[in-house]
Amino acid sequence: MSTTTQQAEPSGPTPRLAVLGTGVMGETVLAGALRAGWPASEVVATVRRPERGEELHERHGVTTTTDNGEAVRGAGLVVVAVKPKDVAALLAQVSEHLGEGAVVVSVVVGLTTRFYEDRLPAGTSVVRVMPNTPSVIGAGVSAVSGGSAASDDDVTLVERLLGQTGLVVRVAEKDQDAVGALSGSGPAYVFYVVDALAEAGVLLGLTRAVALELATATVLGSARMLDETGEHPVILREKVSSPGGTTVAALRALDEGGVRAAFLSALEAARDRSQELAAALEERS
Ligand SMILES: NC(=O)C1=CN([C@@H]2O[C@H](COP(=O)(O)OP(=O)(O)OC[C@H]3O[C@@H](n4cnc5c(N)ncnc54)[C@H](O)[C@@H]3O)[C@@H](O)[C@H]2O)C=CC1
Ligand SMILES: O=C(O)[C@@H]1CCC=N1
Repeated sequence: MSTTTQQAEPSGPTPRLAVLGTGVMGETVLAGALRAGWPASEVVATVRRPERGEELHERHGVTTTTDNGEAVRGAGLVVVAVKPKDVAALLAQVSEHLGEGAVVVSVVVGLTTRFYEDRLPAGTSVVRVMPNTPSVIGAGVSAVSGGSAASDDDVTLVERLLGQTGLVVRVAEKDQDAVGALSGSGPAYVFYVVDALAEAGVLLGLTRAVALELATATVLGSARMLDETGEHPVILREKVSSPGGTTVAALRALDEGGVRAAFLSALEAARDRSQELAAALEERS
């Protein structure tokens, strides 16, 4: 996987931004754009329910509408953040309203830039992104790949859009399903592990509150240690494991439980599901 890490760059031109489908990830990208310097007056978000639009307007000061066609008119950046099954119908609604030179950004798992190019005017620039939910606190990671008509400037613009959501990494599009399986879904695995650690603490007699606090602080500290020392996880794991001590006994139990193999199977399952979803939607529309 080829990667280039981008630094956050808050200044620069901010073409009008339309976010189509403003649920969990749409709102995360929208909030990141505002932090990156997009003025709220230059951001429009689309919703299915007007009450959700009012909530977004109150929280972020952006314009909202239920009309996707209206939202993309005059927009230089158009973020698609609906579920995969809703994308084809959405593209049919907006295709004729898309301005020349607009860059379409997909955060949708599985769907290729080709899926968009086949349904939008010839030559439309499409950039595929796989973000994750810690982006909401500026601690996410997003992988970006340009489609066949996306210029380097287009991809750079998308990197600027995401610059305040955390790390932004460029990857080849063929790797996006693997990225989705690792970092896209990854927060769910980490929350699962934290919950399991806390549950185990309760089994050993700790209160739920203390067990959860210890589990969260341990994951946070370990992640920061990996990041700040640059050491390989195996080296750091060995530093915890005293000869004949408690940690090795615990790690043996994890190995006997097949935890490592389960992670390998889990990522394969997520990757396969991503490809299945896309193949089914290609066939249907
Ligand atoms: N939640 C996550 O951790 C991640 C999600 N994604 C991708 O982000 C996309 C959105 O996922 P979530 O935000 O989690 O789902 P969500 O269900 O929270 O948001 C989707 C939103 O789109 C709206 N919507 C659907 N059709 C619409 C239409 N025609 N016009 C306007 N609004 C419409 C829905 O009402 C909903 O609010 C998915 O394609 C997913 O693959 C990608 C990476 C991580
Ligand atoms: O579960 C999903 O389909 C989305 C894509 C990556 C994370 N959440």
